[in-house]
Amino acid sequence: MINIVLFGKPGAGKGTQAEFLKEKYNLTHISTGDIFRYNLKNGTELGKEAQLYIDKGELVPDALTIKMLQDEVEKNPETKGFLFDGFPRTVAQADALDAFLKSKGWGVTATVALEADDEVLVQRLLERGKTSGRADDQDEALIRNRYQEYNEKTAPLIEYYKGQGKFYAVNGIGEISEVTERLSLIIDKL
Ligand SMILES: Nc1ncnc2c1ncn2[C@@H]1O[C@H](COP(=O)(O)OP(=O)(O)O)[C@@H](O)[C@H]1O
Repeated sequence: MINIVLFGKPGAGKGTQAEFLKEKYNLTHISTGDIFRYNLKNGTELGKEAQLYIDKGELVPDALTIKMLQDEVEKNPETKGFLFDGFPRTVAQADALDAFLKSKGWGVTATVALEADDEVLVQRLLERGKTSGRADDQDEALIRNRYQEYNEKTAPLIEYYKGQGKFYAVNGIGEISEVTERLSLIIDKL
């Protein structure tokens, strides 16, 4: 069992890299952002609740997000491992993930961060917003609020995982394949 947390600011390329890594390492990819968007599109209760926060560029409350993540893990009992993308995003979520994985005899193997400068990322998100249809990528004020949420609530996880000796980082700027290569060098050694 190998469980990897793919970490990075909004727009850092987590989803893009996850597509390659899940194939390469045969992992089950769980993106909380994708699950929320799926629920939003289908008008589920979870989607309606999450929309209240996503529309403001805020994080969805921990309780809702943690429950959803656990349900998703439970759906894949036979997997060789998970690639968590966009989760955890708060210390409470990280604590919940540790406890939940531990209850199954598993744990987080490593957290791998994609690093990039805020200004580069804001431009990337605005570009993505032109084609993706994602409302949260079309409004610069909303994007800036997501960075503020990241700085306040998610950035503390760097120290959290460093404290556990599980934090690795790569430069997220460059060709997609180059970044995949950088990530692979770390994952191959785990
Ligand atoms: N782990 C999480 N905890 C709380 N909210 C989340 C989480 N993952 C996703 N979300 C919500 O869904 C939105 C979109 O998620 P995602 O596509 O991963 O964002 P981004 O492109 O900003 O990294 C986030 O801005 C947030 O509101």
